[in-house]
Amino acid sequence: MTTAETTETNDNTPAPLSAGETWRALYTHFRPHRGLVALGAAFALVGAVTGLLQPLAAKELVDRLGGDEPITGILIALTALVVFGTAIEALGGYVLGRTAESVVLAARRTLIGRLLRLRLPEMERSQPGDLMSRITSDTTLLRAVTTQSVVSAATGGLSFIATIVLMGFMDMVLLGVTLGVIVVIGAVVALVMPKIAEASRRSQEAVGEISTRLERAFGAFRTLKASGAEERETAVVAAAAEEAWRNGVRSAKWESVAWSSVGLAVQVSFLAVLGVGGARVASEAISISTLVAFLLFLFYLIDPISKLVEAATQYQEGSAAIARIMEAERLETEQTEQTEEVGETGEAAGAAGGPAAVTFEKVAFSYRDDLPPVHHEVSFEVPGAGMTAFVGPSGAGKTTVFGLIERFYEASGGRVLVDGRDVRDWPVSQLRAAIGYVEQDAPVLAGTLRENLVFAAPEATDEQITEVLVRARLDSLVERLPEGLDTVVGHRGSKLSGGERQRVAIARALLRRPRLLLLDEATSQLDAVNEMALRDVVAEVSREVTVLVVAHRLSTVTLADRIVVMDAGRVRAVGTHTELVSADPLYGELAATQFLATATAPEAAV
Ligand SMILES: Nc1ncnc2c1ncn2[C@@H]1O[C@H](COP(=O)(O)OP(=O)(O)OP(=O)(O)O)[C@@H](O)[C@H]1O
Repeated sequence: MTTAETTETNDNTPAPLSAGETWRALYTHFRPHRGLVALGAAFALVGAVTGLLQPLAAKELVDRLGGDEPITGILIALTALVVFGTAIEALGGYVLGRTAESVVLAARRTLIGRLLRLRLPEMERSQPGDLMSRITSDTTLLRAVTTQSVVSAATGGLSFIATIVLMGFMDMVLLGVTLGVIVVIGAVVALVMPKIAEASRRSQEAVGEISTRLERAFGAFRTLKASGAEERETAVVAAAAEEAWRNGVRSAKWESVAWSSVGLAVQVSFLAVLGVGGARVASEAISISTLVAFLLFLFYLIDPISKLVEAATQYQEGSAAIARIMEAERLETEQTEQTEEVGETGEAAGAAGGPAAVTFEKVAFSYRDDLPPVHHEVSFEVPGAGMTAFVGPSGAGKTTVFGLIERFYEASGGRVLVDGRDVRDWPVSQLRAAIGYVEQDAPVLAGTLRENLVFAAPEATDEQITEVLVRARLDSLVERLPEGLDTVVGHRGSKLSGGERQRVAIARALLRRPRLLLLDEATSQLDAVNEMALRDVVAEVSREVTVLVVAHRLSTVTLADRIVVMDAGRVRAVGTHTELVSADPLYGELAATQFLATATAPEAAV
């Protein structure tokens, strides 16, 4: 089978979300945690109010000092305000930090759940590395935007208004001076914000590209080395890393402009208030204590302004990440279908025993609308137990038959029936539970041998595992390994030989106790002794189970009860080896080129 895995260009570049969509997406992630965010906000607000009370206490202290009144009470009150304010802010920070982690966890859970249930064509259109970076890196940016920035905006906004009101009570003229400076600098900050969003989006895309490239390189590590491609690939990944760096620096530059504007606003307004206020004290328009209190309020205004700028910055960074997360969440999955089905039937998949019947009725199929059809009116019938082999030239559409039975893809015409029932009417989980599938390249997953064996049958007992090890001729391998079944097999089973990987894949499929066994070139890498042994095992299994085999080596299919000869997406002929050798020229040719005697026992051909 040919897969379009890593060579396609990434067509997942997210379209920019509108402001409304960003808000809605933000709210979706925020909503389940709104109670805790509100609690964190309440703590922050109390902390801010405590902060606001401090200048009033300070004013009182200065007034009492001037009037020679006792100051012990007011000193205690001021100290209590400082201690309480610090404690409550720390508590608020903890509640928010914890909630932020929960937001990230929830987003990751949802994404992981969805991405592992993607429909196969959707996965083939995507870049696995980029999808991974959406789970790992983009969700991290969600942390700040759904909690800290919401709270910062709320508390900062409220504190800002409250401080301004209190400053207005102190002196309207000084307030006018302060607001004049803030408005000018605020306009500068507003101009800078979209630049932060753009830099952040590009940075996240570059991070996705790093993951994509690394996944490609690690997935074909031997080929990478054998092709001497280390330096070229390093340069490509490094270029993506530099792109992330460039945009990170760009973002830092604009953030720094925003923050220095805030600093400037505070300093300029401080000086302006000091100048204008000094003159007003001199002209006795306001008292010295009013000026001190006003300056303290100005000092406290730094905090809400900083919070508002921080919220805006985090929002800009988060909006890029939200777009990428949402796009991954929108990819088509099989999830809903499976959930409904399990509830609907409530029966363990594959529980109803007996070999499955498989029928193709004039099946038409194309992998993509813009590609030519791979199947044209493919029809055949497999009534039940026994072995059916699919043979034909490379690209004839044999593996595609298995993909349609597993319902990885949907036929565009005709019907695929299992047990006389259209696969579209089967609950997908039940359909697949009835099938044991050994893929063409016999994938073995990172982990231990045992984990690989029970991957499709987590409930398998030790006795069942032992039995299947013997059948798959893996028992001597396991005995040789120092850690037996608990031996780690490496990334994609790289510590095993090709033949061992195939036997592990066969054992995994057998352990599932399927009603229908699909073997795609499952013994192509085995030595003659092991191949013959496993052929006997498959023949034995086929007495109780429907076995479909794709094979190029006709020696493995001459035993088959029926052989389906495929060519260019069509079924040319169906029959036994003996029938087909004389009846179908293509099959005769295939048999001849594989040195098969035209009517002999299979053993002679190995
Ligand atoms: N996921 C896919 N997306 C697009 N095209 C595909 C995909 N898988 C297979 N094809 C194409 O469909 C055609 C049939 O592929 P298929 O794997 O079914 O052939 P096959 O008979 O099993 O070949 P082989 O014997 O070489 O494994 C080929 O032309 C192949 O390039």
